Amino acid sequence: MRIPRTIAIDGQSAAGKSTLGALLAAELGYLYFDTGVMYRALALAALRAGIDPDDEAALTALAHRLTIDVTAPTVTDGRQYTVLIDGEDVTWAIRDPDVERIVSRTARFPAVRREMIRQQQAIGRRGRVVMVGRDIGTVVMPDADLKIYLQASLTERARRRLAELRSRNIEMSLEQVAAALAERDALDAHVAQPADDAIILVNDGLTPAEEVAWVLQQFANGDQPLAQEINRCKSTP
Ligand SMILES: Nc1ncnc2c1ncn2[C@@H]1O[C@H](COP(=O)(O)OP(=O)(O)OP(=O)(O)O)[C@@H](O)[C@H]1O
Ligand SMILES: Nc1ccn([C@H]2C[C@H](O)[C@@H](COP(=O)(O)O)O2)c(=O)n1
Repeated sequence: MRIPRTIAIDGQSAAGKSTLGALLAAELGYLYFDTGVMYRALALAALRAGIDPDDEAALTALAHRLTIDVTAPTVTDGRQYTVLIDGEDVTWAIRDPDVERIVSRTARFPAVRREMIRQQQAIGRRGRVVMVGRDIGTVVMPDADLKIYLQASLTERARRRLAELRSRNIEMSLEQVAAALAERDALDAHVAQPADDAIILVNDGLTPAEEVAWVLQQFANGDQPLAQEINRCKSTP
């Protein structure tokens, strides 16, 4: 297999999808796109507008009129990208606990998903993209050249999320974080299933760098050293 032009990474919350996706995209010179950001931005906008997280019609109308931009980082504060809602920087606000609490509810409606998926597919059609989420390999990019389904144990994911929250001065116990992730897993289960042709990567005990090396090896082509293939890929528009 040669270097894929479209890569889908799906998996549960805090499995490490965004980390792996961003590293892979940087390695290949591809666009990195985290679709969870769009659902988080919608949930934040709904909170601010006082929209009921169970009001499908209002959420769908909001999804149609909201302008969500995801750009390269505009501030050096550890962000992987900058997220704008109607021009306002909400990169960190979309990860606040209030958004965490409702995003699975607002993301579950078919009419909301249709609009989100429409926008995501437009990005996927450009190619040279690493797209991250729950349903990328099954719905958004079912023809993706490479599909990875990332898994980690609940305990490991809770440890990772706790460290992430503490780095933002948000204090929670490991038990609270694990319970919130388990609840999120249950709510997301209807969309977060691996594609039949996805490669499953369980990353407990793996560093992000080890994950990247493993993925790159999945598409190493015997007749050319991998580094040559990656350089060719970076120079190919
Ligand atoms: N292989 C790994 N080993 C240890 N920590 C990791 C690993 N991969 C990611 N992390 C850390 O775990 C946390 C969650 O990672 P990341 O945001 O990539 O997960 P995610 O699956 O995209 O989560 P979400 O779906 O909630 O956005 C981050 O703090 C990240 O630095
Ligand atoms: N393609 C996607 C991406 C995300 N979601 C949901 C799942 C979560 O509840 C929420 C936030 O995602 P995260 O940032 O944690 O990856 O959005 C989805 O339904 N489909």
